Amino acid sequence: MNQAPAALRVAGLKIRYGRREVLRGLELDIAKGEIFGLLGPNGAGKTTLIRTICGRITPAEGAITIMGRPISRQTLRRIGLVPQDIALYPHLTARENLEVFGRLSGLSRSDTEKAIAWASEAADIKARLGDRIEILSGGWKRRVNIAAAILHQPDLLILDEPTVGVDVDARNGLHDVIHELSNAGMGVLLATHDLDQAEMLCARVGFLRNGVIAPQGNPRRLIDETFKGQREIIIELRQHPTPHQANALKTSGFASSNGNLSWSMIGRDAERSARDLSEAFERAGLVTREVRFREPGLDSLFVHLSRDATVAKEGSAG
Ligand SMILES: Nc1ncnc2c1ncn2[C@@H]1O[C@H](COP(=O)(O)OP(=O)(O)OP(=O)(O)O)[C@@H](O)[C@H]1O
Repeated sequence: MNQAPAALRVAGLKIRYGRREVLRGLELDIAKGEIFGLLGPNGAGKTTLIRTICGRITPAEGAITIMGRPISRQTLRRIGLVPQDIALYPHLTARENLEVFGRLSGLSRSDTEKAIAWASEAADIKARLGDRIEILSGGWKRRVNIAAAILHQPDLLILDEPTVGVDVDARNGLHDVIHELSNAGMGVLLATHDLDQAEMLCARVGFLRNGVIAPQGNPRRLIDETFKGQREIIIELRQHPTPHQANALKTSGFASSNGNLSWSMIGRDAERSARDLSEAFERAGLVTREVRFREPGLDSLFVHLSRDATVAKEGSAG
């Protein structure tokens, strides 16, 4: 049987910084044309993983292949990286930037021209090619950065937080661009903290925590398997709770986000009526701004898994 090789395959990857093992036997496959969302708390090792895939860190153990071939100078050329920080020359125009990147990646002048025509169409920046980077908005800069990363038509595109600092319209435009690139056959590794984005764009997501990516799967399926139809209650507070109140909320099973102003819980207790809860909160001296129920989303799963990781870490420290 002639099965297409994965755009990216990572097997048994271990990375250590000194005596500390940050990645502990990590497994990840991304098919051609697939968008995979890499999620995880800060410091979990996303940057380490991306740097290793790009050949900048040598693994202690494990194997990485791009389109079935191990990492080498040739295979690294099959990767396009869009870093989190905009990496463009501000005083040059978008076109001049792309010319520089094309020549740096070894393309001849005429191939660079063809590559710019293709990439600027794919990233939808043709109208802005003549503008200097310094006058472009965050969204347009990000698009030019994507165009620079895909000039050589890579098999694997890595996007590190592509919509940070980008307004809502521009974010939607970037989503269209990422979709188009996956439709054109690129495997996409999307590292993001934007869980709505991951839910919208990714056929599969994975949570990097404790050195491995687990669980991995279709976002909807992961949510359904974890919460089994239970609803989530969200309580927004008007003021930050005192440490004592915050502890009481945690003990009752609530988890916080938004700097302790938003508290949520999933489970049987969440089925108590919103009014009961609201009154119980107010008796505890907490003024609620809003109490609402909803279906759990990827953000709920993220909170749930991050709490598990914290508990595991606290457990292993003791
Ligand atoms: N060169 C290094 N030497 C020692 N420790 C490091 C080094 N680089 C990263 N670390 C540690 O390894 C862990 C993973 O770091 P990494 O930057 O990969 O995380 P991350 O998930 O990308 O975080 P963020 O999302 O905050 O950028 C962190 O605890 C970090 O402090």
